[in-house]
Amino acid sequence: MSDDQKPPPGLDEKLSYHTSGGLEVEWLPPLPIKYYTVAHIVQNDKILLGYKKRGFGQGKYNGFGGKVEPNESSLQAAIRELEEEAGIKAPLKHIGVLLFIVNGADKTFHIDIYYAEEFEGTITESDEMKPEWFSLSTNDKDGLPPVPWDKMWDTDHCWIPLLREGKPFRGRADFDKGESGVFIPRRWWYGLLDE
Ligand SMILES: COc1nc(N)nc2c1ncn2[C@H]1C[C@H](O)[C@@H](COP(=O)(O)OP(=O)(O)OP(=O)(O)O)O1
Repeated sequence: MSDDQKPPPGLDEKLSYHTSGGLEVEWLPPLPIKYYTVAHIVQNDKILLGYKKRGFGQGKYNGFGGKVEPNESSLQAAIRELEEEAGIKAPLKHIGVLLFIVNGADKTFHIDIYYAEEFEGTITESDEMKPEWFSLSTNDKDGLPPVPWDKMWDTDHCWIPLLREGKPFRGRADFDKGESGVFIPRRWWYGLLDE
């Protein structure tokens, strides 16, 4: 197996190489893990994302999620955050894990990634997120805008398409933080979970 195909430190399951980048730099050293969630509604060719109005990742589009609180499971946190941030309930399925490390930070984000094809309730803007539908297709027939990759976390394009295909994955993305506070991808690796 060539170096680029080898899973990075922290990903211990049996994985088949999917994509990677930034191979010329070393992985960042391990840091204590904090647990987070992010959840998406995916219906055929469309995906519900939220514009983050405040806090970490402000100004980016992302799924709905946040910290796993003490005394709740990751799934409970994902369901709670989806309801708090978008006003809806959904039968979320776990599909991925992303380890996210920022150079100079004090923790590794362990992000459990969930998706659902259905939801209940009325999609509602919250003080944290403005929900919007986007098209995952290059040939959209509903008049939806395309997924705004340039306003999302770098490397999201590596795994968002896997949600539509229902393919479980694991990944790691190390970032540097530029002087202006911009997050710059440093090294990343994504693999498909062997079933
Ligand atoms: C590449 O890195 C990331 N990609 C994606 N797609 N999402 C990421 C990445 N790094 C962090 N996130 C997500 C994980 C969480 O959903 C949020 C961060 O959580 P937040 O700080 O908003 O947590 P809350 O509990 O909602 O915060 P409050 O205390 O403000 O309520 O970003």
